[in-house]
Amino acid sequence: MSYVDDVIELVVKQNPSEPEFHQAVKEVLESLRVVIEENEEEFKKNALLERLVNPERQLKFRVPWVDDNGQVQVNTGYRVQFNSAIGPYKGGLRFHPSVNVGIIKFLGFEQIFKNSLTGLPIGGGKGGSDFDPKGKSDREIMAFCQSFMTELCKYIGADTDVPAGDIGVGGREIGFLYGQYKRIKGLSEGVLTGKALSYGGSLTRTEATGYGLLYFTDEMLKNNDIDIKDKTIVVSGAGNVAIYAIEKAQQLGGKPVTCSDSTGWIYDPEGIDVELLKEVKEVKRARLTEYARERPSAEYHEGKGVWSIKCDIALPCATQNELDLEDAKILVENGVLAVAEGANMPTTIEATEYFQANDVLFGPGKASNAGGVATSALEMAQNSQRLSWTFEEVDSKLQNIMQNIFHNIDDAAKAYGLDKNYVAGANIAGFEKVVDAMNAQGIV
Ligand SMILES: NC(=O)C1=CN([C@@H]2O[C@H](COP(=O)(O)OP(=O)(O)OC[C@H]3O[C@@H](n4cnc5c(N)ncnc54)[C@H](O)[C@@H]3O)[C@@H](O)[C@H]2O)C=CC1
Ligand SMILES: O=C(O)CCC(=O)C(=O)O
Repeated sequence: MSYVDDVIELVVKQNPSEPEFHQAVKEVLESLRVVIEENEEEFKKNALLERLVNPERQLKFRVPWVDDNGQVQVNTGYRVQFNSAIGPYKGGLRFHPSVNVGIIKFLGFEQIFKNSLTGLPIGGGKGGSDFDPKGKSDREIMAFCQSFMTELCKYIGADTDVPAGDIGVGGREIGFLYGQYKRIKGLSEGVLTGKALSYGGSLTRTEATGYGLLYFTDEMLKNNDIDIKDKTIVVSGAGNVAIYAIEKAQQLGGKPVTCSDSTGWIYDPEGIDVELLKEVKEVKRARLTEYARERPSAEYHEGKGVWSIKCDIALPCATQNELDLEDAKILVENGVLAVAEGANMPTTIEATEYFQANDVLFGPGKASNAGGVATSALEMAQNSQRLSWTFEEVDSKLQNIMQNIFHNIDDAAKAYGLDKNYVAGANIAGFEKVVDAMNAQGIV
């Protein structure tokens, strides 16, 4: 067995019941074979891969809080500080009932390579809780966030670990978390990103992941002689990433016609009304049925189904493993030209391979959704400078970063004779920088 196979087997053995973490590791290590095999003995002697797949530190803690009925509730909090070779741990917090250590580890592992691809000095980490924000009052959300931060604040800081949002964590939650950090530590510092503008946030951070996804997609399409104008685009999700992906897709002349949440999905053949979607999701925090009620051209369907709509471009922006082999077959049959991931690992390995085998351009999340964390790093830079940059300044840096990511992964793929395999290109380019930094710092 090769070194890569040994390490994949070790990960499965040492981390039982963590299928998403196994999946993320397999996907990365499989495409690194070509790099590892060039210098296998050296990598093995330095236990490079064993160090890469083992988090530097893994925190799990109790989060007690009091609900509106006076009942004490107990949730579990996590922070996985995966790899700091390039810079302070950086990555979001997810509040969702499905959260467990394996999910946080898959997200933290992906984050190492994504953050490396941004070209900015940030290491990889991720955290969260099995707390479900759905249906909770603002006071309950605040009570939970304060308790969560009371423990987490011992392990984070502007130069050590800088969390941000992810599923279930937006501006409201970041505000409560920041307030509690400042209260306990007495520090006004850039310890979190995704802050509001009034206390150190960056313009464009709200839009960054969705906009970045479209900057990347547009660059990938242009390099393959495809114009995004008038293309029909199918989007899943209706949260932060999906909303701003839809907005930028429209600005670039594309036509997004779907969105979805955890209970149902919208098909709007006239094109999604993004202002209405913002009103429903960001202001009212309501279901998509509300969108359909207000918009005569929209159809609402229960369950999952956006991938059944004929399209040129598919952008999965909801959650992991939401697009499987059956969905991929339907999309290919309907003539899809390109798929780019807004969410983290939304496409199963089998579906990804099916797209690649059928010449569908495929942008992997660690490259295509890196605009969010890249703009978080720009927020950190502004906080360190005690300055705020304009929307145009941040947006143009974001655009540059996403175009560079595309070209770096394209070059890395070509260097190994894997032209147009952007999955391999992203893993290789992300890995090479992390390995350089790890090697330079000795055995740590
Ligand atoms: N917010 C950010 O800056 C970044 C987010 N991501 C990823 O993008 C994805 C979406 O995150 P956000 O938009 O920030 O979260 P969000 O909480 O704003 O929205 C998530 C959306 O996905 C839907 N969703 C969640 N679970 C679902 C399920 N099981 N089935 C169907 N729909 C489901 C929700 O209803 C919601 O509309 C996640 O995979 C996240 O890790 C990736 C990079 C950065
Ligand atoms: O902005 C950040 O630090 C977090 C972004 C994130 O969680 C992600 O890229 O998946």
